[in-house]
Amino acid sequence: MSESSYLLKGATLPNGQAADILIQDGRITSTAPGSSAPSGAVVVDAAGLVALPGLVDLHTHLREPGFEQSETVLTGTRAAAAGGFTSVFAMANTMPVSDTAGVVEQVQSLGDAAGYATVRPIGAVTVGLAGERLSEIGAMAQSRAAVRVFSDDGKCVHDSLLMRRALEYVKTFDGVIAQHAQDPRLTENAQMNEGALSSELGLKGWPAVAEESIIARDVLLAEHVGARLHICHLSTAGSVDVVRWAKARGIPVTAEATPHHLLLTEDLIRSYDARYKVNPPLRRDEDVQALRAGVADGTIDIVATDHAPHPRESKESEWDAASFGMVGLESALPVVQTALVDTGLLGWDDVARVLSTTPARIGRLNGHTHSFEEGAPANLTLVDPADRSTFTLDRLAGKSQNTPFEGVTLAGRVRWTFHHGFPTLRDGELASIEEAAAHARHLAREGVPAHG
Ligand SMILES: NC(=O)N[C@@H](CC(=O)O)C(=O)O
Ligand SMILES: [Zn+2]
Ligand SMILES: [Zn+2]
Repeated sequence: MSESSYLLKGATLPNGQAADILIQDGRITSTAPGSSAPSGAVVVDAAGLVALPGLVDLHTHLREPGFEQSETVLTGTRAAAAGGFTSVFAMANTMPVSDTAGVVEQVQSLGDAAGYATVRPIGAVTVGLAGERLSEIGAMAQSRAAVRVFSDDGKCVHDSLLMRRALEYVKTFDGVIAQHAQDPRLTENAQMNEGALSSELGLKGWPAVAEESIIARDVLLAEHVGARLHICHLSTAGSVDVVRWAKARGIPVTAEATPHHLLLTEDLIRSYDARYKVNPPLRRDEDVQALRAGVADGTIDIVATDHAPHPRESKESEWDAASFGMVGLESALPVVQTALVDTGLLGWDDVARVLSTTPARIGRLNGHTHSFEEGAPANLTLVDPADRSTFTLDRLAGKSQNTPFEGVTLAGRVRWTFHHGFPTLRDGELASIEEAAAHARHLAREGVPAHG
């Protein structure tokens, strides 16, 4: 298949500059305004659209191997493309757990073959996520999947000595431990944020200190070891304070917030609708405001989706029995625009930072793939910031439909996504599975590195 050329006419770059973006042979060859289309190029009217570097999600659950009824690498990367993402980091809580070189290479291969996005597997910190023994971190790092991010996400690495050893290990190859900060003893059977509302609803509470105490311990361990620590899905005002303190001290910590924690509060749980059940739980409005302020002042480095697909059955049961988790890839950009851009907290250059360049840097993706420099791989997305629409289930491209945003009016819509010059999303329509697979074979023939 010969790759086409594209001219994206009249786009606005994150810094506000007007650009005609020319894509040839998978690369950006010019952004100069006034470019004319080379013969055969597809011209896209990008007037009014913001061009962002391809979005990078440091926290995605693709569910394969083992939970293919919820999501697969193929369906999850289709959801990614629909949401403007060109790279996703796949969490390790699969079955078997991604705790060996064999499993991470399998996930890598599935992503490489699908062609919708770059897939970077995350390795488990401990064998089977059991929190007892370190997994084969070195073998995963040296494998073809070249794992740099390790996480027991879904579970907290709560043993301090194991956490220390894990940090020491990843330090040797510039890896990072992504911690799911949840003290297990303080959250046994916990169902929602602990406070007046949990008492009123009769649901077991999940105190903020269960998250904050682990973060406090781990930033101190990271300082002691001198290794990189990343904190998953911050959800409380106190967590933002702890990370802010750690950064002021020079500790090498980074942090993420999810779109849902930036927009939704625990009040939704009055409905007892398990679509709002998530780990960590939705918190109070004060927490939402503190998280937004944390993203705005850089304490929180990135927004990551924590896309967590679950089948209908496991969300239709009563609250206590339902699964934790929400899908998030397709709604991430509109939620970020609604919560952070339209509120004046972030500009589009900041959005590019928190949803693309910084997650790429934390995960050690190839550094040249998320810019508009001439010659950079054409990984980018075009967003219509003027769109105001009700989020509907037909906007979900993955296998599961457990979104909390159905019926919510959100600002902004992803129209086009390009992965190495190939339009995985074309004016809102996903490329076919066959076309994406052909693109994947083309990349393999060209020797485009999987980590790019
Ligand atoms: N976020 C969730 O509520 N669930 C995640 C696990 C996790 O991210 O902790 C899942 O794997 O379903
Ligand atoms: Zn988690
Ligand atoms: Zn997660």
